[in-house]
Amino acid sequence: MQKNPVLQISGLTGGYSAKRPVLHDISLDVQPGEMIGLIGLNGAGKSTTMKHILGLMTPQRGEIRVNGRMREENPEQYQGAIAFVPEAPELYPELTVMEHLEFTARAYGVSEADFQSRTEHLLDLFRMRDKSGSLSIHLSKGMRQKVMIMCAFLAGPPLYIIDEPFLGLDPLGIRSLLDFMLEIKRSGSSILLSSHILSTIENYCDRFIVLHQGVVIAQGTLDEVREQAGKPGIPLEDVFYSLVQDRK
Ligand SMILES: Nc1ncnc2c1ncn2[C@@H]1O[C@H](COP(=O)(O)OP(=O)(O)OP(=O)(O)O)[C@@H](O)[C@H]1O
Repeated sequence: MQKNPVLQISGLTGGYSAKRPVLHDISLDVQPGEMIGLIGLNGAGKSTTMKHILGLMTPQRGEIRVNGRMREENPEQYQGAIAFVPEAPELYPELTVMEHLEFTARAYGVSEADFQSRTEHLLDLFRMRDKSGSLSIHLSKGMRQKVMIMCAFLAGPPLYIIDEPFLGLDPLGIRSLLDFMLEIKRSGSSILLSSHILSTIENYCDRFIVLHQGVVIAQGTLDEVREQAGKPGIPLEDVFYSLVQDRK
């Protein structure tokens, strides 16, 4: 095991009210260059975990560290190390695709040279070049999702938090996104993504964290979670089904 995780969560208990926590004593880490799949049924606590990581919610117990530092130590540095792609696209209706990219580049302090090269690559990869001058209100749902994804990738931070990225993307968009996530990994950045499309992420994620009713019930490589479920050699979807069925 490596020593300096990009993200380290220890004993996190949290949620929307102190009386009824949604997350119970969650511990996990994400190492540099790793892609981790956070999986769980509707309401398992995936988005709530992400909101805690992003600093939108405060832990009731436990701590969250990004590059070894808690958010309170240096909120700007902490936030600058993370790019988030939410489940539902949130864009400025009066800005064009290119203006969103420029705005993100300024917010993250991306150099002009990096901006040019990354933008060129992303517009081609996601086949959005002919839409670069379009206002976001004139884009389709999948195209708006692509803008969110391109903005996150443009920022080039060490840690990506990606909530259900495949929803609304066409098959080519999904393939482009998966290919690009592999590029990100190769560059040394890390990705924590949630998805219900287990067959899609099965062969891409290095490890999986299975969340059930706010508790981590299994985590590890595909083989390790198979072992924890007592189901060697079966697809991730069946492993997942077996793990949550046992705990209904
Ligand atoms: N704003 C909120 N206020 C109060 N409770 C909430 C709020 N958002 C979510 N919850 C509750 O927190 C629990 C975890 O929800 P969360 O959104 O984290 O699940 P999820 O795993 O992301 O689910 P999904 O797969 O449906 O996106 C659920 O019981 C949900 O009802």
